[in-house]
Amino acid sequence: MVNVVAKGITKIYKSRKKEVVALDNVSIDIRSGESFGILGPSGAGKTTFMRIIAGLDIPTRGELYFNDELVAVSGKLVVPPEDRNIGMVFQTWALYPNMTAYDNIAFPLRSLRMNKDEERKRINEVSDILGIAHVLNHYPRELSGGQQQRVALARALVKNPSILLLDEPFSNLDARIRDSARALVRRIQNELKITTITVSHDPADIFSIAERAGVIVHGKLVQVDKPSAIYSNPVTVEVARLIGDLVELSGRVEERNNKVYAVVDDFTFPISKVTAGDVRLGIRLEDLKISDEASLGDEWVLVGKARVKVSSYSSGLFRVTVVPPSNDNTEIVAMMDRPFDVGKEVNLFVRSGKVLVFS
Ligand SMILES: Nc1ncnc2c1ncn2[C@@H]1O[C@H](COP(=O)(O)OP(=O)(O)OP(=O)(O)O)[C@@H](O)[C@H]1O
Repeated sequence: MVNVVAKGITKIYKSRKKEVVALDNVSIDIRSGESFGILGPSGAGKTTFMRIIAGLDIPTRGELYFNDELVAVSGKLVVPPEDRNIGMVFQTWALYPNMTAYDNIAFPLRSLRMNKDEERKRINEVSDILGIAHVLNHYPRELSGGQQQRVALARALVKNPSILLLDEPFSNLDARIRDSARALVRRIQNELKITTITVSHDPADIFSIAERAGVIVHGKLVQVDKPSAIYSNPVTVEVARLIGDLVELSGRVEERNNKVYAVVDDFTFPISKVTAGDVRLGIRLEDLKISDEASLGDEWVLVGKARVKVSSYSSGLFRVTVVPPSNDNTEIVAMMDRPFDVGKEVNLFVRSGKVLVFS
C-alpha cells in the first residue's frame, strides 16, 4: 500500500506560444489504502494530475512522493511509469480489439516473463473476483459495456498494483448499470485496500466510491474533504454547482428581531453567517418546497409568497418554477411530487439551515 503525496505541483503546457497552467500549486496527501476522488469541471486539470501520478507526464514544478520515495520533481522523472506499479483504467477502457479478454488481461504480465501456470492462476483469480471468468475467450466486441469495463479493471489489477487510477471509469456505461459498476469498484477497493484515485466530473461517482475527495477548479485544488462535507459546506459557488443542482440568488443581509436574513425581492431566507452587505446564495433544489399550507413543521422555514411561473415534468417529479410577486425574473425551482397550476399563489419554504452563503 502506498501513500501519494503531491507538494506544490504545477504543470504548464506550452502550445502555439501560449502557456496553459493545467495544475497550479497542488498539494495533497492521499493516504495509503484510501479511496480518493477527484472532482472538477471539464478542463480543470484532473487528467493531468492522474498522468503525473502515473508518470506519463512530468510536473513543471513541485514534488511527487510515493510513501517517502521521490518519484518526480520539477521537470524530472525520477521513477519511470513502468516502475511505479500502477494499474490504470481509462474512460475508453482502451482494450485491444484483436485480443481476447484473457489476452487483454494477460498483457501487463507478459513483460514479467511469468510461467504460464502462474499467469493463468492470476488471471483466473482476478476474473473470478470480477465475475468475468465465463467470457475470457471472447473478443471485446463480443462483450457488453459492463463486461468490457470489468476486463479493463481486471487488466489494471492483475499485477497487484500499489495504486489504482480510474479516469472517468463509468462515463461509457449505460446509466442503468452504472450503480452496480460503482458498487463493484467500491467492494474491490475495500477488499484489496489498494490506494485508489478516481477522477470524475460526476458527483455520483465520487459519492459512491470515494472516502475523501478533492475538488480541482482551473488547476487549483480548492477543497479536500469527505464527499458529504463538500456537499454540505462547499467553499465556493463553483464547487456547490459541481455537486448538485443549485438555485443561485443575490441577496442583501438584514437583521430582523435578532435574526439574520438574506433578502431577495419579497423573499427572506434565514442564514446563519453574519456577513454584511450583498451575498450570493445557493440553495439545493431538494431543500426548497412550495405548498398551499402556511406551515410545514419545524424542518421547513417560510420564505414568502410566490407565484407559479412554470410547471414541468422531470424524471418522476414536477419541476416547479416560482417567482416573487414583485420580480418576474427571480426564478426559483422546487422539485415537487405533484404539478401546480401556472399563476397559482403558493408559499415558498426552505429547509432549515440549508441556505449556502457565499461572499
Ligand atoms: N498536452 C497538452 N498540451 C497543451 N495543453 C494541454 C495538454 N493536456 C492538457 N492541456 C490543457 O490543460 C488543461 C487541463 O486539461 P485536463 O485534460 O487535465 O483537464 P480535465 O479536468 O481532465 O478535463 P476533462 O474532464 O475535459 O477531461 C486544459 O486547458 C487542457 O486544454
